[in-house]
Amino acid sequence: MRARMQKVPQIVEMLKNKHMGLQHFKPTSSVCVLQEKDAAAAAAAEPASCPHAASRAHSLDAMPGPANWPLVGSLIQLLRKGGLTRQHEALVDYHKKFGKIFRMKLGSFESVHIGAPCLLEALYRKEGSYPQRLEIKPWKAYRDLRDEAYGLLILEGKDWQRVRSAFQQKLMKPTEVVKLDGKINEVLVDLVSRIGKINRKGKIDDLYFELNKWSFETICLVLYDKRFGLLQEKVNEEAMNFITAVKTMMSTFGMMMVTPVELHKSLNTRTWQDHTAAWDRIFSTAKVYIDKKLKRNSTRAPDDLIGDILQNSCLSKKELYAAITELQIGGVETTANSMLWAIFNLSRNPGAQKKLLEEIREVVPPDQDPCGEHIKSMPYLKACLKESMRLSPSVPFTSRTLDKDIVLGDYAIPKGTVLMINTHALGSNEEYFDDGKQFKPERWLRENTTINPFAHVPFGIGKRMCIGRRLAELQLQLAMCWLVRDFEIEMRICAQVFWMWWLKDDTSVSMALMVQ
Ligand code: HEM
Repeated sequence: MRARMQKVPQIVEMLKNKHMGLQHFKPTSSVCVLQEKDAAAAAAAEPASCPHAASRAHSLDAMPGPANWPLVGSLIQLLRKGGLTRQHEALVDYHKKFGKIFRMKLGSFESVHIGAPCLLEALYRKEGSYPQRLEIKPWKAYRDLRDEAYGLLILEGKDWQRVRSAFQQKLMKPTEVVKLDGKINEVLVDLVSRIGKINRKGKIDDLYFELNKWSFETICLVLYDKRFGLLQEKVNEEAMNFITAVKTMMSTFGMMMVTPVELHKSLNTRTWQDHTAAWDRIFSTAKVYIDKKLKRNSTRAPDDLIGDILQNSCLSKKELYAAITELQIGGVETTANSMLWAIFNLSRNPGAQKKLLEEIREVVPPDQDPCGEHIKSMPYLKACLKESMRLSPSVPFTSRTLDKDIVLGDYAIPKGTVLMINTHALGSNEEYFDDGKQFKPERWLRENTTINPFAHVPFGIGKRMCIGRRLAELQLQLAMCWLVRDFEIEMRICAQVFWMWWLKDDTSVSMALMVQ
């Protein structure tokens, strides 16, 4: 990224953390109209016409998939393909090899993978009132230990629906979320100034870390009305402890997803100790600010969406603590990672960046900050974000645990099966996106587009789709406006970029940018 006045070369360490799998990862159906508008319209218009739909369904045993060795399943094959961090790429290969649906076992964990819009649409149509994702047992174990409630990411059944309803109406309504543009901009002013300051001879050591601080600061301001000052030169201890606790909690739960959490708990392993200590810190900090907010409720500002929800919901205090804490957890790395990819994709596509800058200059007067109202008249900006999230979704897959037997395509799939919805595989499939490896925002602006809405699901689908979607989109769109207006984002050829290109590896560990 090069600033628009003064050229400063940057080497930016990035893109190493593709956000894996929203295993971090969930109202009365009447309250929930969650399907993305265009997908919902498509679903209403005609029934799923899946080329796989068969008159007689085969059993799960007949489903193709990679080698299933005793005890390890396909784990060794997956490790050979680059391990868990490159899992999204291995899944693309498997879809090419085995088709739109396949099964895979990793150790004792078995799942069915879906990589076709027609199958996703069929699943959406069969969705019950309380869709479930893969259980995050380590989080539940902590809450049970400390007698804390569950939030949206881990709740199930009617309780999930009740909590979801309390947040749904405000958080999923664009006219409500747009009121947050002032808060989002407050933090963006700091981000832009920070990028200017940390240019050491054009070098930003860790842009991803800066973006994580930016998304953390924004979500905390929205949820708690609290500025932590993470983008300041000197970050205070409380803020650092909070952000470190979130990082520790995230880095310790993965191990307990693949090994029994009960074992960790009974042996009091280091992982379990670190995990619980991190949650203790997260909850104690969050509670302080939620309590302050609850006290201030009588004097609420008009953009205090969360204050509104706190006041009007009939959730208990315990439920509010858990729900708000999980909104915070859900909104940091996902947003930072999507922003990093947007910067990367714009850096590789100067033509698109130029067109975007023209749109920004046309819509946002030079003496004004970009705001929610401006975004409404910026179709190219929205298309750029959509295209970036297609090519490089920050959450490459989400999951569903079936609460009943269903037939999907050619197969009868029993209750309890875990389905993986492979967002990355869908978005990179040439069958659904012409010239799919290219960054082409224009594809979203064509009048008679043939893109199947179920081929683009970076925020998931149906009743359990991401509740922070509208907020994340506004945050990312405004950030793109600020950055593209103030900086020229440019890829510089250096050894690392050459290596990436040679390996044909878009998602590699580093890239060179120019920032100004
Ligand atoms: C670009 C940023 C984001 C991406 C790509 C993203 C993606 C996702 C995905 C794929 C899911 C699973 C949906 C499904 O299973 O169908 C999800 C769920 C969720 N997300 Fe996000 N998310 C983002 C930002 C946010 C933000 C900003 C928040 C908080 C305000 C948030 C909070 C949540 C919560 C609480 C859930 C669980 C919802 C439920 O189960 O009812 N996310 N997100």
